Amino acid sequence: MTPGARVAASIEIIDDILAGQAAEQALTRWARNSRFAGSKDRAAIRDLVFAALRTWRSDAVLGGGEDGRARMIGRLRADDADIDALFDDAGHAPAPLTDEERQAGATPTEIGDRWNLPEWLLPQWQAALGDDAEAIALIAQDRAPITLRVNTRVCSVADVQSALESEQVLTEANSLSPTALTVLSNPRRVRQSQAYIDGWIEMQDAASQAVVDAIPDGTRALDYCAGGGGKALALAARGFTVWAHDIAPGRMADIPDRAERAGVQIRVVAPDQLPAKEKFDVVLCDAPCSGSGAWRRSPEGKWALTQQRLDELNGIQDEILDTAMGHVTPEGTLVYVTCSVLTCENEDRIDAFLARHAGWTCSFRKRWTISAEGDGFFTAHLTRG
Ligand SMILES: C[S@@+](CC[C@H](N)C(=O)[O-])C[C@H]1O[C@@H](n2cnc3c(N)ncnc32)[C@H](O)[C@@H]1O
Repeated sequence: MTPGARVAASIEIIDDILAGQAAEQALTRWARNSRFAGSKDRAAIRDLVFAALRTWRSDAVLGGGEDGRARMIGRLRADDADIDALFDDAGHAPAPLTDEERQAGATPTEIGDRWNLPEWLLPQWQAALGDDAEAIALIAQDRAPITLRVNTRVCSVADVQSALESEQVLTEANSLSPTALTVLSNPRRVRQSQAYIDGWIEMQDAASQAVVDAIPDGTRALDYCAGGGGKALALAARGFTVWAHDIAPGRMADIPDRAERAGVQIRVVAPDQLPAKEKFDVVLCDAPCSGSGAWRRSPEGKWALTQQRLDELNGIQDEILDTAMGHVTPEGTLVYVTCSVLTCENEDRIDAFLARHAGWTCSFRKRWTISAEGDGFFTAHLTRG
């Protein structure tokens, strides 16, 4: 496909999203109906659509309209691209810009447009991030870094770097975690690499790794909200005997294969298989959240979030902590984690927990801000006494 045809495809997909389809669904539907598109075309179109979702508000202002075509014009203007070369009607490229389109569009000036955040969320974003609010909102419009976790049980960081380099995947150390490597070239080759096949690496955000690094040593760990098992695997790599649990057991379906590849054992338990009396040195609650620290990866999330949903999430976060605390040994640690930067999901939840449960204290809390190296995360360690 020509670059112009890729832009035309992105316009069609954005219009489907505006009509109510989820981005993944719209991309899959387009790919099914467009067998002529190769993997590079699909990847380029996906990148364009996700970039448009990250800068949804500013692109509409720059492009002078709300539909897919105007947004893509806005996106390309933001990138200083040669729009006339792409909108030239050749092959499957979009039709040339009309005089009206050339005159439409303006530089975004409203805060919400420049920061690409929903208007209702701005006060909370500013309250949580203070003087850094603008800088972090702007970083959150970039692509997220692609980061690996080295399975240091089976190899060293240097082993991984040279193995990947021999397959043209260059990496560099990531300062957020000693096990983290940022991928600098050919990220799409990582999953086919021998290092990946042999269980030397996993894809995992660097701040997500740092959250696990911060957990005190222990023997037995329960990952209470295990999902796909990213943190359960990192705990197992640290030497913990890990139990993985999730309210939706189907989400844990890949854990056995991932664990086998990494050479670790993880016991996967559905909610009705977790005995109430079972105790652990560490109970990790990687709670469902707005995902505001990871909106670069799932930009649709920021436009779907509402105050009502945030309130619901706060209730779920409290409930999870209150239930999971029963599984912590007397000297153990209840670890709370979100990939959010919002105070109502982080510090406020910990303060509310401490107010509800006399005898518990917070021994550690830390927020990782959204950066070029990793996503935004928060963690707090709760202990008795
Ligand atoms: C942020 S995701 C976990 C991501 C995972 N820990 C990782 O690192 O890959 C949150 C998970 O919490 C689960 N969850 C939601 N409510 C829950 C509850 N009440 N009890 C346990 N798990 C819950 C969801 O099904 C979801 O898989």
